[in-house]
Amino acid sequence: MRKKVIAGNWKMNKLLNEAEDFVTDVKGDVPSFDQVETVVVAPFTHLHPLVQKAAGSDVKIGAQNMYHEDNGAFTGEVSPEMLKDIGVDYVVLGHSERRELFAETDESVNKKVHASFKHNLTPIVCVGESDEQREADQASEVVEAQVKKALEGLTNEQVQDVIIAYEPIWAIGTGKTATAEDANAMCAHIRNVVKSFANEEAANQLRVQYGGSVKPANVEELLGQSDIDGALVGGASLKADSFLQLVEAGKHE
Ligand SMILES: O=C(CO)COP(=O)(O)O
Repeated sequence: MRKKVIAGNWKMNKLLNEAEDFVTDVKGDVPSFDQVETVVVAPFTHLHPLVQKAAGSDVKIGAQNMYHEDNGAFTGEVSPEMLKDIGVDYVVLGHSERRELFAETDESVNKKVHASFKHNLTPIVCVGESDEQREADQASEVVEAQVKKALEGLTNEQVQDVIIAYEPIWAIGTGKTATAEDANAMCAHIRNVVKSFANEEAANQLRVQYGGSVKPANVEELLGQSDIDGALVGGASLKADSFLQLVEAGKHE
């Protein structure tokens, strides 16, 4: 059975003291890492203090982006080596907000995925179709192309450690969630796409999260589906009690 990954993507929210208080509040109550992987995905300025706050607990810390080079003349960028150096374990790549607002492409996501493995960071690769693409019946092919390009050139050993987050753009921050059946069908499709270029074992181990208006009221139904291995959560991850309910739902014995 694949272990669930519940990741709270705070986006550009919380000041440092609020972020630290959050980790202090939740860290004693999150289930053990063997039961569910709990990740707080925070703004760059908060990462180092949060790694220190979370030390010795089952909370892991993730970044929301990075550049693919190790170092150099790239003003304003943060490297995978810098993230690893301060104790970050996960990195979200290709979030739709970055694709839409900051010109992130499938090619840049692919470079970042390779860079994440070079520095032993677990990539959470976001894919998902827009409302127009879904209306035009293009959702499956859009997601297929994003997955193939993002994972291009990875070994089977790397593929099995990838986390893909299926986040339909129309469900992000809108209160509209994909039905559990539709979300599961797309997550299963993603696994089949992975099987077209990686071996069966790698494709079966890779985790596929769902994201888009996940909250305590719908998380159990979503996580109960055969191919949904976790959730990438925005709004409902900002409050400690709601976040704890989400991670609790991801637990397996
Ligand atoms: O974009 C998301 C997580 O990365 C989803 O955000 P919401 O949970 O606020 O819809």
